[in-house]
Amino acid sequence: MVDKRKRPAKKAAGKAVPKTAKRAPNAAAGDTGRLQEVRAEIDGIDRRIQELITQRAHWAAKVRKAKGELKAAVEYYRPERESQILRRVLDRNQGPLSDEVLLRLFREIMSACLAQQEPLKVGFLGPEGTFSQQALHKHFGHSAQALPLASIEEVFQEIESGNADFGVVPVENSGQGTIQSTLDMFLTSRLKICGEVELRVHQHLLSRTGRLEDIERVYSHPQSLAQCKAWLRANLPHAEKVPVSSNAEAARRARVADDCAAIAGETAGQVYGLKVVAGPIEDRQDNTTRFLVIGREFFSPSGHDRTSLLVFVRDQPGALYNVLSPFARHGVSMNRIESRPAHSGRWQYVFFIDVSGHVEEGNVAQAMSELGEYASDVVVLGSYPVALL
Ligand SMILES: O=C(O)C(=O)C[C@]1(C(=O)O)C=C[C@@H](O)C=C1
Repeated sequence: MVDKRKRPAKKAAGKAVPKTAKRAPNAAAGDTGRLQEVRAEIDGIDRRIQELITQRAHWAAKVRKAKGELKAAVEYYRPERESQILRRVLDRNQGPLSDEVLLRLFREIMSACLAQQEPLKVGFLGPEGTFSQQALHKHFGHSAQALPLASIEEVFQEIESGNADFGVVPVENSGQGTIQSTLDMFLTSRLKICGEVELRVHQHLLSRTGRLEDIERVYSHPQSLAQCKAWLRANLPHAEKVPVSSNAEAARRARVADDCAAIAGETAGQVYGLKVVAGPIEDRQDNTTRFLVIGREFFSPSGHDRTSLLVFVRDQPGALYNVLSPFARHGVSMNRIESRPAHSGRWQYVFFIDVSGHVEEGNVAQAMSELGEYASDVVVLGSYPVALL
C-alpha cells in the first residue's frame, strides 16, 4: 500500500512511459516514474472505495435493524428503494464508464449489502446458463442465490410454497412478442409482479467441434429458433431444428455429438464447454427480452412505476372501450394490452393491461375505482419499478 505522504516526488525517476510504449506489465524500467505515481493514486482510491463499501455495509445492516426484528432476507428487500438509488447513480453519471457498467457495479454492492446475513433465493428457468439466469443477476446481483428450475410453472410453484423468495420469468421478446404461457400463469396464481428486467439477447450457434459443416441438428428454445430464423435459413437450411425447454438445455444436448449444435447465449457455451460456431446470429440487432420478477408481496411506489392488471370484461357492446376510458380520462398512459382466453368459459376473454404509474398514486387509483363499473373483475398483478436499462 502506498501512503500519499511518502509518495515519490513527481517524475522522480525521470522519464514517463510514453502511451505507445509496449512493455511487459511488470517491467522494472516501466514501473518507475509516472506509472508508479498513477498506480499510487489508484491504490489510494481503492482504499477509499473499500472503506466506503465497508461503511455502506454497516449502514445497510443498521437499516435492517431499523426495520425491526424481521426474519428472512425477503422481508428486508425493498425494490423501490433500490430502483431510486440506481436511478440517482445514472443521473450522476458523466462517464467515462457507461451507464450499464455503473449500474452493474452499484447493483452488486447493494446485492452484497442485502445478503450479509442470508441471500435472497431466486428461482429461474434453468439449467445453468439461460438468459433467465442472466436477467436474474442483472436484477438481483450475484449475491442472490440463483435456483435453477425445470419450467416456468415450477418457478411459480417454488415461490408459492416458500422455497424461493422471488422468481424471474420471460414475458415478451421485442421481435417475437408475448410468451403466452407466462401470462397465463397469472390466471390461476396469486403471485405478484414485483419488478421487470430487460436484457439484450445475443444468440450464438454453439457446438462441440466449432465447425459449421459438421452440423446436422440444431437444438434451441422455440423463441430462440424464431429469433434466428433468417440466419438459419441462409446458413443451415437443411439442418433439423429441434425445439427444447430452454437454451441451456439445448447446449447440454449439443454436448453429446459432433453433428449437433445449440442456439444459446455465450454463457451457456462456457458452462457446457462448447465452441462458438457463429454469433451473434439473431435476425434483429435490437433483440431484447423482457422478464418479470415475481414474488408474494406488493411493494411501495418508487416514483417510476408500472402497474400490471388483469381485467375481465362483460360480454357486451363497447366493453373494451368502457374499460379503457377511465385511464384516458385520468391521463394514465397505457403501455400494453393483450387479450387471452379467460379459462372461465368458452369465448370469455381477459385483458392483460400495463399502465404507467403505481396503484397507490392518485390518477391510477382514480382510474381503477372507475374501472370497477365496467369490468366484471379486476386483479392488480403488481405495481413495480420500470426497468432501468
Ligand atoms: O434502504 C433499505 O431499505 C435497505 O435495506 C438498504 C438497501 C441498500 O443496500 O441500499 C439494501 C436492501 C434493500 O433492498 C434496499 C436497500
